[in-house]
Amino acid sequence: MIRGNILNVFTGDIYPAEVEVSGGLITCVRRVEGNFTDLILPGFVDAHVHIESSMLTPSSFAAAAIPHGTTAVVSDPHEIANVMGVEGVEFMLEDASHTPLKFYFTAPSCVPATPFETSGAELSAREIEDLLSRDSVVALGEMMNFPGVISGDEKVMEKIDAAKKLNKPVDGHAPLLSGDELCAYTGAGISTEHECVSPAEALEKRELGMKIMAREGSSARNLRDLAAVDCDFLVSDDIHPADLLGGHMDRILRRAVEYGVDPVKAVQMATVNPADHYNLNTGAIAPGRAADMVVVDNLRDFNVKRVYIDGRVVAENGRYLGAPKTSRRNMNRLEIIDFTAEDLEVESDDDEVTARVIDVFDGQIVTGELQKRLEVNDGIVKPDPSLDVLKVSVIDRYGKGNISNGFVHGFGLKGGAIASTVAHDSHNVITVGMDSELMKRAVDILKKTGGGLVAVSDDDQRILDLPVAGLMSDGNAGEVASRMEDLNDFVRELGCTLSAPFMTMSFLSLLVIPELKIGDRGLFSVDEFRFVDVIVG
Ligand SMILES: Nc1ncnc2[nH]cnc12
Ligand SMILES: [Mn+2]
Repeated sequence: MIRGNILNVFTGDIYPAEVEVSGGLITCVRRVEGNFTDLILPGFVDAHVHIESSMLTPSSFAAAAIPHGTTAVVSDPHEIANVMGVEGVEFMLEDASHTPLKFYFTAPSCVPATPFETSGAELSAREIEDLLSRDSVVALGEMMNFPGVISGDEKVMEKIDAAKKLNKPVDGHAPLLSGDELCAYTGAGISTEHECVSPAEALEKRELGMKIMAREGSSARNLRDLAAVDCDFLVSDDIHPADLLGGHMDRILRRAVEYGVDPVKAVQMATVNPADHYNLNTGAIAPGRAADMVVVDNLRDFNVKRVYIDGRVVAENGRYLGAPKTSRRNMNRLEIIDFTAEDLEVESDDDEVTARVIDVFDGQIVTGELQKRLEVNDGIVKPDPSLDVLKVSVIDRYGKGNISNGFVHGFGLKGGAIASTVAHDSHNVITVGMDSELMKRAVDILKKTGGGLVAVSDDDQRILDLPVAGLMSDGNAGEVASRMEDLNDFVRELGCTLSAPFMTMSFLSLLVIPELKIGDRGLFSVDEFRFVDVIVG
């Protein structure tokens, strides 16, 4: 029997009650007389998160998230699916089973995200249908191929139909899509959106019946801009280990209230709304629902005092009571061809060129397009530190030998180079720097170690190993966070001005997020959905 002031997410009322629990389920909730201080909320649900983006395995992610009141997540494992295929998804399901946190997965719908990139695997409609038929798979994952939906592409519609047949919702991903095209997209049965960056975009999508996920993660922070819109869920999408250690759904709730969202509404967005949308037996303190609950001090600070999952205490005053266990699997796919520093250069016979430059914005995963005049020395187009225009290259990691080169603005690096095998969503190797020799050295380190994040200067280096598919560490959140901090400090000494440089760099190759991106096969205009030349004149 658990007693306290409960928040009823159906009526919005708060009143003293006792909650009777048996066999992990709530069996009865009774109003009682009592003068309680504790406020009991339903367990928090992160309705859209890519666990791999935390660089932690599911069980290590859970150990860090549960003390913050997170009792369930809906996770799209398309990151590891792009590298390892169904074997990767099976690893996530298996590792997640070693923890009380309730992992509900979605079947990755776009592996690869587009036909314009090289991934390590391709998920067929049949494999997707097989995944969708499992109880722990609650929806079809974000349908990023929005041009394919709008054009009625047969393979795309086959995947959506498979979800409809199993009566499971389809998650969306259609940044900036609007008007008749948005009608075609929502009309195909796609019901959620986490990519909104403005109130107008969220409002238009709500008007067409989409459920809006207000996103507050490590790379994209849209909650402040969307707080005035009546959104439906609160999500992280991608969260780095240091941020996760400092807070998860508790921090997103704190910020939602700080930005003006009604506290009860905010709690509904992190509990009953996603639970009912994905048909999860949690999300409310009511008979028949799982006894997943969080005890907090108030609806402003959301300091988590105790967490219950299936009626068992799993965290107390910020400490996880379980034993974090990771199923260590040497699982990877990293076949980088031998290449030279010259292979990372953009060539021209002119003395000066106008180049298309990717423009990055701190705290966003959308990018812009700039056009900059760059000098040519000995036939090589040179980056320009005075304009903060650096080089960027993507090298495929699946043995195809593709290398594409371009320019990027906004990293601030004055020297050195950074490289990573985390580069959404195909996770080819991406590197940014002023000098192709240093960029090559950074990539060669990853080639040797099996993948991760690395930063090099003329005479020093820092690395974070990610042995699980080049995406995840087998360490815990504290270990990964401190290596990440060390790496970020080193990159800041090289002049970088971004708050999460590796997260920002990892989105430069996501060819389904506007505006200008770069994959292993070239520079890509998302608006025109086609490759474009680096040199425009
Ligand atoms: N927001 C996002 N959309 C598509 N793929 C992603 N991978 C990580 N975050 C993503
Ligand atoms: Mn997305």
